[in-house]
Amino acid sequence: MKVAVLGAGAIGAYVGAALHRGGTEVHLIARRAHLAAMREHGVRVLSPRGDFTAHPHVTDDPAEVGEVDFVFLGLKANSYASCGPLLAPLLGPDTAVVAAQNGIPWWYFHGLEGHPLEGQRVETVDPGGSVTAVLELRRAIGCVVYCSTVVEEPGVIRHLEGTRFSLGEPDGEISARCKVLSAAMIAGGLKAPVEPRLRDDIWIKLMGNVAFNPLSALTRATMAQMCEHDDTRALVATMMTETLEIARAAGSEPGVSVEKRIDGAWRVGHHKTSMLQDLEAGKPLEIDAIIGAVVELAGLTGVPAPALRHVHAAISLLDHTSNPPVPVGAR
Ligand SMILES: NC(=O)C1=CN([C@@H]2O[C@H](COP(=O)(O)OP(=O)(O)OC[C@H]3O[C@@H](n4cnc5c(N)ncnc54)[C@H](OP(=O)(O)O)[C@@H]3O)[C@@H](O)[C@H]2O)C=CC1
Ligand SMILES: CC(C)(CO)C(=O)C(=O)O
Repeated sequence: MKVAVLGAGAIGAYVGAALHRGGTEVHLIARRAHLAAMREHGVRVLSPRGDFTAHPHVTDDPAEVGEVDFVFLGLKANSYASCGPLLAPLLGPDTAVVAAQNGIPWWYFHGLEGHPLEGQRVETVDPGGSVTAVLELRRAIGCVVYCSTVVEEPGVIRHLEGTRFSLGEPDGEISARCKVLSAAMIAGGLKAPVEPRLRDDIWIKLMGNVAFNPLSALTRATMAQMCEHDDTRALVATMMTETLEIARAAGSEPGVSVEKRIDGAWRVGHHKTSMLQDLEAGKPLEIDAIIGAVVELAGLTGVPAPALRHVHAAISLLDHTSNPPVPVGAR
């Protein structure tokens, strides 16, 4: 089995290193200093479960890799629409694409036979079908990442917690391709259950991201600080309650209460969310999949969701003011 990790950053390099350790042929596609460091020294993983170094093939040129069985997409969701040229050399007729993203995926209403919104495009994450054009729906395997990693320095991945990567087909089939990928991930020391109702997992993870990620960027607070500040905790609870309502209206049943979800987030401690880290690094924020699409689904399902709408407005403006469009001629 041959796997390419496109965008071998914090999550991608961690998964790639684990798969390689488990015996899978892995090719990491990366860039800049991180590419150079991994080429020279391999991927160094620092983890409470034990440090290790893996030496998969590392490149910035997918043509060197050729067709693979699985592409693990470790790019940020806001660069999916533009990854076509990097992806094309990796795709054979049956190559599957597994995206590590948080939030609502571009395939969300695909494979939902009998659902009133089956086939509906989520415009926020697939504007004008630009993502589906690159990431064909038939190739998509869903993945919910219950794991936290950061690139501590080029070539070095700090694994903070969690090893679960829940997998699932959009139509819920426990497919042969999911079972093969799951076995390879398990061989690499990860947990990789194949779920018949992956959308329930998407919402459980998203209840945390939809609230904590934008609020952390707006307030510059850690997870623990947001949980310990009474009014912010109450806002988090309201946003999570609205998200649960939208999930249920869209046909999912996330099996977790708001209080339990907040307590879980509190235990993460003084950790900066990925959105706050991106803001501090001057990178675009992953707003569309994490909150924009949830607001769109609120509209599609008729849920008012005022708190989500207000926070979405504020975080969109913050993204705009901190990452203004580059004027033509200044590139
Ligand atoms: N990290 C985490 O703990 C978790 C992350 N996720 C999700 O996983 C996804 C990835 O996040 P994360 O790993 O943290 O992000 P990273 O920014 O660490 O990883 C993305 C990587 O893709 C690289 N990249 C971007 N464009 C190209 C290109 N053209 N060619 C080669 N490499 C490229 C980036 O390089 P560069 O840095 O130079 O831009 C970076 O190394 C996100 O959707 C996130 O929501 C989900 C759960 C947990
Ligand atoms: C820390 C956490 C769990 C916040 O919801 C996260 O997933 C992120 O930073 O993106």
